[in-house]
Amino acid sequence: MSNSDTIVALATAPGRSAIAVLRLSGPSTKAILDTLCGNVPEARRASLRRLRNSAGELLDQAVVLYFSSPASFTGEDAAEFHLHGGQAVVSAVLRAILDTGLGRLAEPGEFSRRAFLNGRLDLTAAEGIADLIDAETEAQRQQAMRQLEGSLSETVESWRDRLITAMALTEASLDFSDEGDVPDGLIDEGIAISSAVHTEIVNVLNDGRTGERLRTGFSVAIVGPPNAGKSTLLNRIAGREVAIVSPFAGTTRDAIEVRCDIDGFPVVFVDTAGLRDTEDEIEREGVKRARQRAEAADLILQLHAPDNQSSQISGSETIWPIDVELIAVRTKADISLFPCTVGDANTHADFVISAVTGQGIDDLLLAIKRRISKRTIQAPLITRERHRRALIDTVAHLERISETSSRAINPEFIAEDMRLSLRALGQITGRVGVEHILDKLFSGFCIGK
Ligand SMILES: Nc1nc2c(ncn2[C@@H]2O[C@H](COP(=O)(O)OP(=O)(O)OP(=O)(O)O)[C@@H](O)[C@H]2O)c(=O)[nH]1
Ligand SMILES: [K+]
Ligand SMILES: [Mg+2]
Repeated sequence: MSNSDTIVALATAPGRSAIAVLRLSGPSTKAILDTLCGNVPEARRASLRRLRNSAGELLDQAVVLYFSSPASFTGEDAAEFHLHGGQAVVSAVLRAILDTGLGRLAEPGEFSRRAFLNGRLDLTAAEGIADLIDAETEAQRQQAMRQLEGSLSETVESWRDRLITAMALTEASLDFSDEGDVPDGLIDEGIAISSAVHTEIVNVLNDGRTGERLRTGFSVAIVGPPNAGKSTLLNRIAGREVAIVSPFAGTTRDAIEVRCDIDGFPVVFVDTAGLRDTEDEIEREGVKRARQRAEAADLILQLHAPDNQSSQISGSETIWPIDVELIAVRTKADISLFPCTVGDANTHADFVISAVTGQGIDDLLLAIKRRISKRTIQAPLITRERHRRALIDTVAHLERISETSSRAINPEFIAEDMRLSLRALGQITGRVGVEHILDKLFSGFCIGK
């Protein structure tokens, strides 16, 4: 893969559509335009052209856009063909471009990679574009847009600026020390700056991983004894028959996931096997998985069906780790003989629902949405594990500075840790040492992006 090649790819989804966009970038862009259109359209102006192959056959009438370097997405000479979106049209034009021998098919993410290498985007903006394209819900779109607009990179850059100042002060004090006259104030000021940055980064790291969860979806585990109505509730929320429902206890074995958009928030509901002691080996494995999924969830819906012999809840309560968020739900309100009110001490129910009549379901979903949106009040800055790891590295070096300075160790060590913290921080935007992450990052993009 060479960065001096001219690359081409379909930028729109494959298949039949009104318009399909073929994208082109690289030094041979003008030559390819000239071959297909008969001339090079004026830059940045939509121009209607007849496209022909080298044999002179008419392939399509298309709107063609030419972008002259460096004023393009990639920073290179680039073009877009807005074709009629038939599969045969796209193939014919693509073939004509490749037949010129001047271009090749792009790798996944190669346009964005070139934009990064040419300084048109930093890594966080490139990730923002990828997330924007993957966004399925409104909250995901907003988060991707914030990142594309620079929320993370601006914060990281301001930390970098301050750490550069801190390092300059520390190094200045080292220079002075050669002359035997060390103004203590300089290094102290440097350490004070780095310790303030340290505190700010730790605060940002303490975000409950909300940004990562917003990207992948918050998980809500539906748990409870067999026949509590877990699968029926999942089907009701999904609006289709995802899970098997039956009057036999122990129907569900595997965890079943459904992705939903709950008023703009991405939520993955997980239906699980009914929790009980059992001799059945397969069911026991299901119960084990159910517990694992519940413990890893952001929120647990603990379901229990009414006991029509008494107003007390039936079955033994499952004990979950203290820090797990839980909503207690009493099901089958339509057949309950004993009325149950929300918050009733005998029934421990936060919500009373019927998945058959729909009673209480909207209120339950609203409560789930509120729990999630409460976590996202502070727009999170970290959206990927990659960011988190770089910040943890940065903090590790900054921590050493405060330890070193409290033990009055050689200021050269302090300057070195400041340098290392800057390196770690610079990985987020891609300012330093990122060659090793580029392949991994951009290969996750789709072709044509
Ligand atoms: N009347 C009424 N019946 C319900 C309701 N929810 C579930 N049921 C019935 O209760 C039985 C068990 O429902 P499931 O959804 O399979 O229960 P489950 O908790 O998934 O059961 P397991 O997978 O075996 O643990 C089925 O016969 C359902 O039709 C409800 O709200 N009202
Ligand atoms: K069942
Ligand atoms: Mg079930």
